[in-house]
Order: sequence, then C-alpha cells, then structure tokens
Amino acid sequence: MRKKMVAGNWKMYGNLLENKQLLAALVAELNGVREDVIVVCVPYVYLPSTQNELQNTTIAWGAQNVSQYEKGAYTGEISASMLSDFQCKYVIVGHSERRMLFGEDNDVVAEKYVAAQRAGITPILCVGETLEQREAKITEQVIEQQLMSVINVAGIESLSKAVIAYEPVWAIGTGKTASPEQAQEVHAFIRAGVAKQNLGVANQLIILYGGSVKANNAPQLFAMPDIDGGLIGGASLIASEFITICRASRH
Ligand SMILES: O=C(CO)COP(=O)(O)O
Repeated sequence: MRKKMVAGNWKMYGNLLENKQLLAALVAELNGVREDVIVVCVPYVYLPSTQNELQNTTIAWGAQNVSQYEKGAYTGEISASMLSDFQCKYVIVGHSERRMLFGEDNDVVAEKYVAAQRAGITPILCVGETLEQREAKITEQVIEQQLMSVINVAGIESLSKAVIAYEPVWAIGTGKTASPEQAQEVHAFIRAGVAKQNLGVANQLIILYGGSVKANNAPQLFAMPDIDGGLIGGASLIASEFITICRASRH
C-alpha cells in the first residue's frame, strides 16, 4: 500500500502572524493523528518560523523552489543545502508558475530535481499540460517529455526518492478541477510509463493531483486508484479546508 500525501503550496501568500495561526490550527487537528504524509511548502523567508512551529510534530515542511546550483555568485538564489539547514524535507520543482512566469524549462527543472536529491531533499516534481495542449490532444506527449527530461538526467530509480504532482495548468487557481476520471487517466498514464522501466518504483511512486482541490472535491479525487493525494494551493491557506482535505486522504 502506498502512503497518501497532502501538501500545501502557500505560494506568495501569508505573513508571520497569519502563518502562526494557520500552523497552530493544523498542529491542533492533525499532529500525531495520521500516518499519512502532511506537508506545507512555505515561502523561503518563513522556513525558520515554520520549523519552529512544526518541529516535534508529524507535519513536515518544505520550500517552493530551489536553485539548480550548489553555490556561487547567483544573487537572490537559495541552494538545496541552505534548505537542509532548516530541515526541509520537500521542495516543489517545476511548478507551472515557475515554468510559465519565470522561464524554467525542462532542463532547468531536471537540474533542480537533482540538486534537491543531492541534498537529501525529496523533490515534488510538477508536470501538467495547458488548456491549449489538452485541446490539441497532446497531453500525454507533454507529460512524457516533462518526465523524461528528468529521468534521462537522474535515472528511473531516482523516482523512489521523489513525488510527482500532476497539475493541469487549466485547473490551477481557476476553480475548474479536473474530473476524478480525467485526473485518474493521466495518473495511470504516468504510473504505467514508469512501470515500463521499473515496476517496483512505479508501485511505490506517490502521484499527487493539484488544481483547484477543495474540501468538497477531495474525497472523489483521492478515491481514484492512482491518485495518492493532493498538492493544494488556495485551499491550503484556510485551516478548516486544508484539515478537511487531509482527512479526505484517509480511506
Ligand atoms: O498550483 C497549485 C498547487 O501547487 C494548485 O493551486 P490551486 O489549488 O489554488 O488551484
């Protein structure tokens, strides 16, 4: 049995006070009561305060991005070993907002994935098609390319220390969720592709769905056989929503 996982992606929201209240609510409701994996991916500057709130709890924390470089004259960048200093267990790489708004291509994403793993941090690798690509019926090609550019560099076994998040771009922040069947179809495609290369890795691989997951649609999504949980944006900022979503991952 694969573990279920729910990860919050706070994006560029929050402040010290709001974060403290949100984390206190999560700890009160979720700490120690679940064997599934619960993660919050916070803005870099809130890693120390998040660590402070969550250490000695069963809720993990992570970052939303990482530099592909180990160190050097890269003004404004944050390395994977810096994230390790704050006991980050996870980092999101290749989020569609990074790909589209900050020009990260498949090669850069692969380098970031490798940099994270080198520092012992589990990358949450995001893949997903745009609406245009879906309508052109090239969803599978797009996702295969996104995955293969990482696998070609890092190897198929590297996926045993990674999480994949399928996030259709058209479903992110739009309130338009992929139907459980639509999402399942892509999740199954991803798992089958990995299984062709390594069945053991494929069976253990956690594949999250992301894109307008809310408390009211999470149960149906998480009930699908290849959906192992969610990567949650907007709803991860509302304690009651996120807690309900975390509970929905248990069945
Ligand atoms: O991008 C997402 C998570 O990484 C999804 O965002 P929303 O849940 O706000 O649609």
